[in-house]
Amino acid sequence: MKINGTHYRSLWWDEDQSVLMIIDQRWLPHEFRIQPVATLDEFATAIVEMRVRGAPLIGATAAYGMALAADLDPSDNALKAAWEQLNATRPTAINLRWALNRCMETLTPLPEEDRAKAALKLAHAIADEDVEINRRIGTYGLTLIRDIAAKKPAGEPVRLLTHCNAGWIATVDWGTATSPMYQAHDAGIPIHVWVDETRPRNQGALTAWELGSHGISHSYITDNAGGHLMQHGQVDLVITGTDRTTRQGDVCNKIGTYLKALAAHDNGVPFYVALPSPTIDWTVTDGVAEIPIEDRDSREVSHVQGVLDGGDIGLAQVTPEGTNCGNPAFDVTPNRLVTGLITERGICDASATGLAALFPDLIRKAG
Ligand SMILES: CSC[C@@H](O)[C@@H](O)C(=O)COP(=O)(O)O
Repeated sequence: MKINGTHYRSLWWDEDQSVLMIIDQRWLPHEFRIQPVATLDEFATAIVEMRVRGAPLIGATAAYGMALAADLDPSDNALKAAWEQLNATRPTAINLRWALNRCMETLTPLPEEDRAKAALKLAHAIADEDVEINRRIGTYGLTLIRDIAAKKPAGEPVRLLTHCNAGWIATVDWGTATSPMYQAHDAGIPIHVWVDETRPRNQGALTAWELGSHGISHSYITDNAGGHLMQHGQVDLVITGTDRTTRQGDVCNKIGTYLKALAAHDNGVPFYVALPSPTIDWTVTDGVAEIPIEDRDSREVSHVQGVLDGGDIGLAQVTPEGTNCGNPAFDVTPNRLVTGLITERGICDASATGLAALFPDLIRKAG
């Protein structure tokens, strides 16, 4: 999407330097910094430190990491070591393992001398496919927004609520949850987006930055405001992203998503999840019982990052010194609370049969 009129993807390959370039998201929305990722350790660090973040973007980054690994040493042992190092970076978003496994399946049958070229080609393909998947999710999600708009007096905005950042910078482009919003706005449908702050890392600020750059009306709200807004009829539709969705449609996403789904259910507000197929974990059935939840540094809870009065970016401590903090980074919304899944092949029920009807080929492949 565009920043000040220039189109960017959230990562791209620099042909001249033969290196991956990323937008370092630690500094957004306050500073736009681009950086190269040139070693395997830098790839791992970029994912661990959330310089790149969001399930689809983590997957695409890992694919470029495997391309670098294959260039440095294309042997089976070296590729396996790179797989291990990258797979250990973040435990919840399944796109990481999906991309790493796809690289291994493609590269290991090839002669070693062909692997580097094939790995880079595959990384480009994974990045391009992500863009197309998200564009398609947007066209299906747009139909939901259009239907709601059709029942409203002309000019009255469709009010959406989203949690975390499932926007273009969490993917290669378009975003998942935001893609329908961009496409609705571009189609001239008036929308207003309630953007959850999403403590502790405030990914909502990234969403606000994205929507603002695209001219979409939005309000940044505290994480606890959504239920109140729903009770007062001010939310027409919730759309979130997901880091891993099970074969029966349980949705793991940023911590706090479950509470939004409960509030939506209690108030009869449709709760949809934008789901690219690489985010489906066909090996997992019960999300609450089986999905590993990342436990992050307590400093993300005890401190908040922002722009200080002098203009520098800095940290402020919000808790008493020495306070014990807990920081589970994701939660699971059981399928019974999810109205539907917006995928690149259409919208389906959050159920085993719904997903099986859209993705029979992927189920067969997963065994
Ligand atoms: C299209 S991104 C979908 C999810 O990855 C997103 O909602 C999310 O939870 C991101 O978590 P993060 O910890 O910022 O990587």
